[in-house]
Amino acid sequence: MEGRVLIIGLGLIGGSLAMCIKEEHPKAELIGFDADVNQMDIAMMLGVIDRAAGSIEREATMADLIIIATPVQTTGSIIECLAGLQLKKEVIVTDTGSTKAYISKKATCLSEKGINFIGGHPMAGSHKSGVAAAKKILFENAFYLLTPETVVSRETVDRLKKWLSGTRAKFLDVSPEEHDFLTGVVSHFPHIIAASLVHQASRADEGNPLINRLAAGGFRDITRIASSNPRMWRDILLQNREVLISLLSDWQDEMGRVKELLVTNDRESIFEFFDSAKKFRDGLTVSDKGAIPSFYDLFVDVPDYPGVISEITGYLAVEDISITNIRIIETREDIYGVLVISFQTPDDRARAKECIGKNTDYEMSVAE
Ligand SMILES: NC(=O)C1=CN([C@@H]2O[C@H](COP(=O)(O)OP(=O)(O)OC[C@H]3O[C@@H](n4cnc5c(N)ncnc54)[C@H](O)[C@@H]3O)[C@@H](O)[C@H]2O)C=CC1
Ligand SMILES: O=C(O)C(=O)Cc1ccc(O)cc1
Repeated sequence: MEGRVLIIGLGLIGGSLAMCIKEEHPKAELIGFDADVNQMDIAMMLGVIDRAAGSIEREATMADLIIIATPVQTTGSIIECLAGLQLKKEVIVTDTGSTKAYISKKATCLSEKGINFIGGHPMAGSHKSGVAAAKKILFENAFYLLTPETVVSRETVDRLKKWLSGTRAKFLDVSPEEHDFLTGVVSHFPHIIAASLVHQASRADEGNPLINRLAAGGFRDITRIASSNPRMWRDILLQNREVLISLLSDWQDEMGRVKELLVTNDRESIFEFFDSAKKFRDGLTVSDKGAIPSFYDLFVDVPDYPGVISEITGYLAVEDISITNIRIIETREDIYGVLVISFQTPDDRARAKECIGKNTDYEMSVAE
């Protein structure tokens, strides 16, 4: 497609979307605006945008597509600013915010003026921020939730999907309220829990510094998202307050029940607590990059020395086996580490296991 695309907020998500659009629609002109001039400079340096905008007001009136990828609280003010401008009649305005009910209400000022607003939320990302962390493949196979108002025509929604087709994401239409409930459960609430687990460990650490050194493995996995941008998550929580307050009440009840099981030494129910969670977790779809990423992990027990990653990736490269991610979990300090290599398919993982087995005597296992 051809036309002018204005991206407001050139961080992780705005930058990644810019890359996807450029790849799929090379003739489109990508213009970026960010309140932080550094982000615009980096975006230009990395070739993420064609040019930096002097102001929203100047560029928005000439744009065919406007994507707002700022923190959700700011998105509301930008929508208000856009509603005061003489935008093109056929322009589509969309956003990427992690909440939708508040933003959709704000956007009625655009629909009242006949401007097409379609709320959007690519359900993939990372705990990193900023355009330097942007990636073209960030949204591949992820769900991309859209919350079009009924006044927006099917043709317009399809036009937006075409603009965004380079994300290789799976589009799904939901209502803004349904969106906030679903993401409250699978995304926003887990961030609260991850942060509170870290707070608990940090309090324990005050009396026992060994906590810091031992907090590896499972603790690190479950709390990775606690390293996310605090400002972004403050804004998300404040916009999805009601859903999260209700989920917190359910959680408190659940913790009360678990405490009771411990107080009463109820072996059977404690087993059942873990067993039913395992069954539900194991049954979650892994073919979609939704709540659980669709990666097939191979665990390799390796000596923890600097060249080990290149050694293993070298063997895999010779046999042309692609990997999607690689990392070391240091479970036994200084001696051994577990190298976790992720593959896109079970077949790639099986080939990799055979290949590494041929070249080394490292122990390997897979997580089903
Ligand atoms: N980080 C993630 O994994 C995901 C984030 N989102 C949502 O996408 C949006 C953007 O998130 P990220 O890219 O991660 O954040 P980010 O922090 O990487 O980027 C946001 C950018 O917006 C800019 N900004 C702030 N106020 C502005 C203003 N008034 N005008 C212009 N630019 C302004 C900031 O300078 C920053 O560069 C948020 O609404 C977030 O909820 C959605 C999916 C995933
Ligand atoms: O890092 C992670 O796993 C995330 O949780 C990424 C993320 C953050 C915000 C969203 O609205 C959607 C996805």
